[in-house]
Amino acid sequence: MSAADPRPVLLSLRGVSRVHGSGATAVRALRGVDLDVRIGELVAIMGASGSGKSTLLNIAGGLDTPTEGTVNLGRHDIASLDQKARARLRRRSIGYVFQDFNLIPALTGLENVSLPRELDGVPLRTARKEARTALDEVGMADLADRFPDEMSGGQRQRVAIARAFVGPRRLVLADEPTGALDSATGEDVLRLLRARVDAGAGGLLVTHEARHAAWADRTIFIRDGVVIDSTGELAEPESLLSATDGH
Ligand SMILES: Nc1ncnc2c1ncn2[C@@H]1O[C@H](COP(=O)(O)OP(=O)(O)OP(=O)(O)O)[C@@H](O)[C@H]1O
Repeated sequence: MSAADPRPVLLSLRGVSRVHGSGATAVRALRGVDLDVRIGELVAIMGASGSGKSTLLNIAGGLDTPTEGTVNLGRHDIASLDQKARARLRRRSIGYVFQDFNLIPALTGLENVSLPRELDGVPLRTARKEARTALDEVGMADLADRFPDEMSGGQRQRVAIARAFVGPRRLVLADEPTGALDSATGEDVLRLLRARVDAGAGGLLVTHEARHAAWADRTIFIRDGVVIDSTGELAEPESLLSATDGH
């Protein structure tokens, strides 16, 4: 992404490092990561198992905090917020889509999507209205009253995407969101993700598949906790997906 890109920066990581554990067993999962995600931008993250992708996503989403460095979401410095304020910011601004959907089985599709807004104190009627709009956007309005176990995998993932985008959320973090889906359904999910980002959000997509990364504006490769921005051409991207040299 060139410095001249006029789109506002939504998420900004500067000098982010994360050490898991301490002493002899300490693992440096991230080392000095700088990353910007702009409004309207979907950035794919690729790298071998254990390279630090999930740690990066968790830190970007305020689920984990860096050992060093800063994480800004809009005008908020996420790491400097106390736990309560961080949880509120997460609920209001950040949507997650996981490989295993993480829907609550005892709630209908509509209730699953509405819940985060209700937890945020939005009146029930408004929350349900927002949930219907979000379900409609992913083509799930007709199945809103079904429970997750009455839906196919692809339908469940659509509900999970609606939940990730309900209300005013601006950042979506997707960790292998197509992992449990067949390839056509997986492409549908990525198309929805792309459409929502284009409509004014920012996104990070962890994926192992280059054809999924092709939905993103750019792909960053991570190896042993170090990000290699691939804005320039990478000669051998495949080599970056093979084994890391461990820790
Ligand atoms: N809570 C933790 N405690 C100790 N080490 C951890 C913890 N979480 C992650 N690690 C280590 O940090 C490194 C990065 O892990 P991370 O889960 O971020 O990698 P990843 O690229 O997402 O891997 P995968 O593709 O297998 O999910 C690994 O060496 C991992 O073992």
